[in-house]
Amino acid sequence: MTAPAKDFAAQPLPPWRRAVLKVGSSLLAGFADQSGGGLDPRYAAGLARFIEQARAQQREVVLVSSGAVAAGRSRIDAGGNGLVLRQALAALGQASLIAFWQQLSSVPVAQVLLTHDDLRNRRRYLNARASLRELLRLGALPVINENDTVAVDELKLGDNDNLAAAVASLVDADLLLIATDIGGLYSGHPQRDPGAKPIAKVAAVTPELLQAASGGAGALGTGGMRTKLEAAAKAATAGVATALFCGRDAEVVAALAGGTLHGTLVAARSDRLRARKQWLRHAPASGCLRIDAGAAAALHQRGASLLPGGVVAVEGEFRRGDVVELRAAGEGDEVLGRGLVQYNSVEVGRIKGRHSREIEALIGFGYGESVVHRDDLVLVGNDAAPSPAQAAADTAADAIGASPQSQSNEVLP
Ligand SMILES: Nc1ncnc2c1ncn2[C@@H]1O[C@H](COP(=O)(O)OP(=O)(O)O)[C@@H](O)[C@H]1O
Ligand SMILES: N[C@@H](CCC(=O)OP(=O)(O)O)C(=O)O
Repeated sequence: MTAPAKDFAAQPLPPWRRAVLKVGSSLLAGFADQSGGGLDPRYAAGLARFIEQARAQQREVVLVSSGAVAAGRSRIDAGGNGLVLRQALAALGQASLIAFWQQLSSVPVAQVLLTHDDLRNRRRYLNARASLRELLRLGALPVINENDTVAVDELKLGDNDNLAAAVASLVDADLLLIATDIGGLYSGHPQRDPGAKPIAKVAAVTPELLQAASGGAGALGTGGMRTKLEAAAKAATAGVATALFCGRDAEVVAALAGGTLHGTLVAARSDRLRARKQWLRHAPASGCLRIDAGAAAALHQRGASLLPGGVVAVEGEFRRGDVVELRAAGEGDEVLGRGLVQYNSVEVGRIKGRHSREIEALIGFGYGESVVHRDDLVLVGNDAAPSPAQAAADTAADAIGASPQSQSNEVLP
């Protein structure tokens, strides 16, 4: 039994430009009137339409989809629910899950299988981030699931909700959307507690709320509302708001594209940019890049990434993913900015002053055209006020609800 989504009054979705949409098994399979099992598009089609509408609004969506185990069950008739069996079923069903989303999508879908471990390991984290960014740039729809055959803990916990929160951070999303089979968060288990009340707004995820959401999952889902709230708490810390809504209600899904949420909104604890900016501002730097005046102007005025052509000299030893300072070429010690570097110090030494298209020929591989991507960059100005060009870009970004960083580089006071 699904509690009515109409319990939740309309509220505005926070402005967003890039979102992670998590779709649970409860929306894809196991319906009472379903014959033959397998994945059923009755609700997924509406969610796929939402993704298309978002794309038409110049927004980007990364999909985190459960459903591999459910799809596997329809291929081999195996009873039971043991962990190893579910891992095998996930392997049997994953290809069908991707084919299912491909049938509903007008753009190419890309399978990305991750574990929490991949996101904890710094090299794999950076590689996953670069691949996902590239997929979005290419206009593809990344469809992420846990790599269940190796992710024992994750499968045990049914943790695609938490994976979605981690992915939201990974891809610098502005919003986490969690579609499930219930209208949103209730003060008690909606099917067991007749007095359970809808909770439309959550300013902070408290132990009391987690307790209220601990009543267990539906028939197919594994995490229940608790893992959704845990995910929302993680996203909030990273500066990302979470919307929980009923993906079974066509009107609720249709309203989302117009910026209206009927469901639960968990607020971000701080602005995403501020959280990131503060971190970059204070993280210890491992080295320094001396950049030429053209590069400094491009960073300040156009919000550009730092390309190898603008790097004049490399100081110190650093690894890919370390924080480096950016200083003007020459003797001055003024720090122009700080950012996460895409290549290690030896590699930057080889590609400095050269065109991005030469990177692979020079070092044998490439992690992308930039040495410091603009999403990973904060500028430090003598003058805290943004340049006129930056102010104009920020205003434009505000007008479409985008993060300023996606349009221009952040200047630190
Ligand atoms: N406080 C609560 N508010 C809303 N739903 C709850 C609550 N406590 C438990 N639930 C259960 O969580 C279910 C959604 O989680 P789950 O079955 O894991 O879905 P999914 O497959 O979408 O991840 C709901 O259908 C409901 O039965
Ligand atoms: N990775 C598993 C899903 C695990 C999971 O979190 O499920 P759900 O609670 O339905 O989001 C699968 O694809 O079946």
